[in-house]
Order: sequence, then structure tokens, then C-alpha cells
Amino acid sequence: MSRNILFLSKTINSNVRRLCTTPTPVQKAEKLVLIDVNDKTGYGTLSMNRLPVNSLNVELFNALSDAYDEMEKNKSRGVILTSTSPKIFSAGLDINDLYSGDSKSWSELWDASQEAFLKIYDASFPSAAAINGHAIGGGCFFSMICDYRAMVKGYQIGLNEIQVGIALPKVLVMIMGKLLPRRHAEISLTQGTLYSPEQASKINLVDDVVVDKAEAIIKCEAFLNKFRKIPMDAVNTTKRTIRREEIDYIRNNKQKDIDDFVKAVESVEAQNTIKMYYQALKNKK
Ligand SMILES: CCCCC/C=C\CCC/C=C/CC(=O)SCCNC(=O)CCNC(=O)[C@H](O)C(C)(C)COP(=O)(O)OP(=O)(O)OC[C@H]1O[C@@H](n2cnc3c(N)ncnc32)[C@H](O)[C@@H]1OP(=O)(O)O
Repeated sequence: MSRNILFLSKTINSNVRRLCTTPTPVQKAEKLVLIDVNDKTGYGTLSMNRLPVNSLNVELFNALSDAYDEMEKNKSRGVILTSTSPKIFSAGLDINDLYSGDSKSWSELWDASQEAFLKIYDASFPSAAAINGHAIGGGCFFSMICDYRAMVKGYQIGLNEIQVGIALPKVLVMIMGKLLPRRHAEISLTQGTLYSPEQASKINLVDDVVVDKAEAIIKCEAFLNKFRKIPMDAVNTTKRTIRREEIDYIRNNKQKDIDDFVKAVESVEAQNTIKMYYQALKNKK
């Protein structure tokens, strides 16, 4: 069974294409999240496909949410979250949207990010991130809400929002505070530190450091295999107990959380920093 070739199958929604083994090739997938279900294991590989850097915008968040809905509907045994880019898992929130948006568009952006967050963090199956490149800002965060992370050597990972001038949203602080030892969480959040995979593994930000994407996928599959003999209801009840605080916070404070994000982004200081950051990115070459 060839799992590396994209095949035409029914379009699940406007932004998600399921890859399966029906033998009708298509030239190029244009969907924002590609879904490849391994019929043998029942695991779905979801590949973010908003090139060049998988910057997160409303459409990519929605495509991730739709892909998770599809996995739920098909009673998936687990998801591997990765990217089609050869060197970038995700470069975080789309700086263009932060730079040129307004309170309405930032509200819509955060609303979509909350939905995608809940789909992944409260899924009824485990998710493993095969971090095949840089995972920065929101990109790092989306790997953090998976159940496991394997990262390829030679790239960087971290929550650098503070360097972009954005005060850290509450849920990011809550989850970073639980994942990392307290002192590292504090330094990382207030300084926006980016880590090598080796450094990240020392502070629990990633679980395994690997040489390439293929090894990352193998590690993710091995992690998901650990759940095969455990009743998933028991796993999910336990996981929801562990994750209840963050999930309840978003469910019960959705609008406040959106307002907090908009307030953080629209402040004069944040806008000045975002502008400088945007220009530095554009002038890089
Ligand atoms: C309760 C709800 C919770 C849900 C939360 C969800 C998300 C949490 C988000 C919280 C807030 C997050 C804030 C952020 O994420 S801000 C973004 C932080 N990201 C960055 O700082 C990364 C910036 N980019 C880079 O450092 C580099 O581009 C790179 C990723 C290391 C790749 O470097 P390189 O390979 O050299 O490529 P280029 O730099 O030349 O980039 C190619 C191309 O892409 C553009 N680009 C890069 N990053 C972004 C971006 N984040 N947004 C938009 N566009 C980006 C870059 O400008 C180049 O474009 P051009 O070819 O047109 O010049």
C-alpha cells in the first residue's frame, strides 16, 4: 500500500481532503490539512499544508477543526499531527493578520483558534505531534496540546509571543505551567525563549528528539500503540480530569478570552512591536 502518494477521494469539506488508497491520482493537493488514514492501524496523519510556513489563520484553524471532526466521526484510534513543509511544523499565528487586522478579524481569529484548541485537547483519541521543523508561537502551542511530541533535530521550538509584543493568553500560560517545571515555564513565557529539540527535551517541552520525519512518525505510532490494549473510555475520563481546568476555562469564558486576546493585540505597544517584527521578517532576505 503506497501511503506517500496523494489520491483523489471525496472532498470532506472545503479545506480538508482525505487521502486514502483508492487508485485515482491527483496532481497536487491544495487543501490546508491533508488527512491520510492508515487502514491497518486506524491512525490518521493530519498534515498542515498552508505553505510556506503553516502560519495559523482562520482558515487553517477551521481546517484543523474539520479534520478532527472527521477523525471523531470515523472513530479514529489516534492522530499524528505534522506538516507537509520540509522544515516548518508551524510558524505560529499569521503575522499578516496581526499586523493588518482589526478587532473584528482578531475576534474571528481567536474564536477559530479556541475551536481548534478544544477539538484537539478534548479529542476522544490521543494525538501525537511529529514536529518535522520549526514550531514557533502558536505552532509550538498546537504541539503542546497533543499527548506526545517527537521533534526532528536542527530546528527551534518555543512560545515567543512576548517577543511579538502579545501578552500571553491565559490558556497558554496554564498549559505551559503544567508541562514545564515552574522555573522554566516562567522564564520561557516571560522571555519568549526558543529552544533546540535537545534543550526542549530536558524541560519536558518535547518527549523525544529524532533524526528525521520518518523517525518522528515511527515514535508517534509507538506512542499511540501504547493505548491499544487500554479501554479508551477509561483513558478519556482520566485525561478529561487532568485537562478539565483549561477546557472549562475556555468553554465558560469564551467571549472574555476573545476580548482579552483582542485587547492584547490592539494595544499600541503590541501593534508597534508587531509592526517592527513584521518588517524584520519581510526585510530578512
Ligand atoms: C484558547 C485558544 C488557544 C489557541 C491558541 C492558538 C494559538 C496560540 C497563539 C498564541 C499567540 C501566538 C502568537 C504567535 O504565534 S506570533 C508568531 C510567532 N512566530 C514567529 O515569530 C515565527 C516567525 N518566522 C520565523 O521565525 C521564520 O520565518 C521561520 C519560521 C523560522 C522560517 O524561516 P525561513 O525558513 O528562513 O523562512 P522565512 O523567514 O523566509 O519565511 C518564509 C515566508 O514566510 C513568512 N512568514 C514567516 N513566519 C510567518 C508568520 N508567523 N506569519 C506570516 N508569515 C510568516 C515570511 O515573511 C516569508 O514571507 P515572504 O516569502 O513573503 O518574505
